Amino acid sequence: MCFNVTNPNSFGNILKGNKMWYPEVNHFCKGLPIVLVGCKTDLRKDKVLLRQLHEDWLEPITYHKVMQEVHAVTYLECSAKYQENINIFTEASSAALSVMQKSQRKQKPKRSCLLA
Ligand SMILES: Nc1nc2c(ncn2[C@@H]2O[C@H](COP(=O)(O)OP(=O)(O)OP(=O)(O)O)[C@@H](O)[C@H]2O)c(=O)[nH]1
Repeated sequence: MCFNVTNPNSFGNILKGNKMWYPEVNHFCKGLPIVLVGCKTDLRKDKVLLRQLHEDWLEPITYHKVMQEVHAVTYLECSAKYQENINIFTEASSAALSVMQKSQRKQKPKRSCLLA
């Protein structure tokens, strides 16, 4: 799951998801690794964007706020523009693939139907 650290609506959707669908996903897919990624970290220093946010009494989402408000997730941050920490997407994909492969190995082979 990703959100934009300078977009409070984007973070709001993560908070809603954390309460609404995460318990259900966790119930049906126990052990599914959830990795939360805060994107566009470079924009935390963008003066124009900061001014726009301040006009609406808002500010960028800090690392600390995410850790306080979103529980039970691995949280990482990156900036695609400056290629900072972007290897997290490769790591997240590998984690997801490994869980999928494990669950496929557990599934019984399907019986095929014979027509005579
Ligand atoms: N400054 C900055 N811009 C970025 C970064 N990643 C993507 N963008 C720019 O953000 C714009 C929208 O990018 P998308 O990745 O499509 O983002 P989105 O999820 O559709 O939109 P947001 O909700 O704004 O994040 C494009 O112009 C990208 O070039 C980043 O790390 N830093």
